[in-house]
Amino acid sequence: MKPLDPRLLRRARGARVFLAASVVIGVASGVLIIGQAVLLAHGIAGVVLRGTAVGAVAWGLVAVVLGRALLVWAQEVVAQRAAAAVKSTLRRQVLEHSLKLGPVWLSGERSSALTTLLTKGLDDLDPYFARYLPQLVLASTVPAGVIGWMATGDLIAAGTVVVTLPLIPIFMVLIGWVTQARSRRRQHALAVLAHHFADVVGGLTTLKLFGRAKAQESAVRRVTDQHRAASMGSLRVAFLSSFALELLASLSVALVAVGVGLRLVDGKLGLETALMVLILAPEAYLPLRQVGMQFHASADGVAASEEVFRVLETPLPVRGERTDVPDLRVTPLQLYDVTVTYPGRTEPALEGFDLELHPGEVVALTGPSGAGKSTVLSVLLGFVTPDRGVVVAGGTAADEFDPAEWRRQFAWVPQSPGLRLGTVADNVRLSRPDATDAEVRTALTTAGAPDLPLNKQVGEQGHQLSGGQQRRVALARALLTEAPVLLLDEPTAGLDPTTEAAVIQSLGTTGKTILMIAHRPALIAAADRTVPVGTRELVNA
Ligand SMILES: Nc1ncnc2c1ncn2[C@@H]1O[C@H](COP(=O)(O)OP(=O)(O)OP(=O)(O)O)[C@@H](O)[C@H]1O
Repeated sequence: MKPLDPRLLRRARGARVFLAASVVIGVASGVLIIGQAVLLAHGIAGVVLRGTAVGAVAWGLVAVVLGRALLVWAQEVVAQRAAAAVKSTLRRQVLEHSLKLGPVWLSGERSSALTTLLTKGLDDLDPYFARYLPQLVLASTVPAGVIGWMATGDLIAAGTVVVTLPLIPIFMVLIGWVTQARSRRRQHALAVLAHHFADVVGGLTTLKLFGRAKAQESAVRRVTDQHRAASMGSLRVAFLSSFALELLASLSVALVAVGVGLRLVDGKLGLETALMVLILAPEAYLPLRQVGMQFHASADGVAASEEVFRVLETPLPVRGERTDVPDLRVTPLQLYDVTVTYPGRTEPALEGFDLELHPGEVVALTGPSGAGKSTVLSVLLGFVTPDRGVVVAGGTAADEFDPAEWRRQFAWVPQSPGLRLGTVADNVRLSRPDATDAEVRTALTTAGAPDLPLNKQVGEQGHQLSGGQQRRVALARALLTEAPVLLLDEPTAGLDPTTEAAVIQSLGTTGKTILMIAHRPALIAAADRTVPVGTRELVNA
């Protein structure tokens, strides 16, 4: 783990401003620390040796203490603002990058891990900014100033500090290696815990139905135990290293003090200088010791930021920039020899797939489960880049077009309808916010839901609607767009035969090109033609 990740400075302006402000505050703190030591030594020596009054020195000390308090306050304000700004910048960047990486990249386990990372995970950056970084700046400014000033009074003491001081960073690096591995393990345990909880809560109804809800207790306990063990491991290292650093610093200060004491007794050192050196010596070690301690508090935040950079550094698929996408109302669409193998898989999900889709045609993709039908739709939408083969429209490969412009030609109804909190009308209007109530109603009627009230609440994930109603709202949403091509994943699943017949009949009258995944006989019968999908083995089977 690097003390300061340069990527953080590169990616977040807030971090750069914060670092500059911290350096100014750090230098000012160093000056005040030296000033405080000099005033104290002067005051005490004056009283002991000359019996002078401490009035002026006392006022000076009050000013120095006030100054230091002011700097601590300023540092805290700057740190909190920087943490908030950096977190918000990183969250925005990760969200934008994830959107560009597309839904296929985001699917499954990754979405809950990303949710944890962007919420609790990044909040762990607070101690990094509020405690660790300011200490790191102090550690690189204060000791140098303090040693320099000590050297003007007592070269031997300054030399002792110079020799013993590097032991602290060396020790910290050794601890850092252990901490880094443990923090990663903790972040991983947290992500597993989040994923597991999301799964259990999401599938609670199913688990209850099959009498397996109780059995989840032990699974949740096991995952929680892993998280607890990882957290306790991190804490153990943190406590042990604080103890070791504390001991190292105390022994070093004692070494300086013994030397100063002996030289004072021998008369080689004046009382004022000796006092100044003794007061300053702990201040040379303090910032480094504190860095060691704060390092642990911030390790989780750093691990989270590394995870953020891993996402941000995931290369985006090469995107075209052409905006002159041919109008698919009149231009055929072709897929040639399309082959897709998902990352981490050895078998292709789709192999050597060919398809020609003519304007106004209704084509049904058929094939067994897992044959690659949804993958065909993902390739068409540009969510998946084929390893081989190409999608062509009007003689141009689809990947030459700007993805947003390209997707304007398509309306998509995926397997899970993806409804949001709000009313039925809000959900339908998602595809065209300026649509009137009459247009929303027409779309719902075409989708086979003429009686569904527009102001009916939908609930999160469409929970307040039946499965069939959810599908029809999603279909209406797709129909509301002006896109000439409809990509439908089992559009009539969950509908009764009468409604299904009505939906099929309405779809036929839209005049749009329709490519639909179809298992149900009524849907297959309604298509102009069917295209089987499957790897060669599946098709031949
Ligand atoms: N994001 C992904 N990462 C890895 N493998 C995937 C991913 N999406 C799909 N697959 C795999 O690719 C294969 C084809 O999946 P696809 O969803 O295209 O099939 P399908 O024909 O639509 O299936 P179904 O009819 O059950 O929906 C399957 O073996 C699936 O496990």
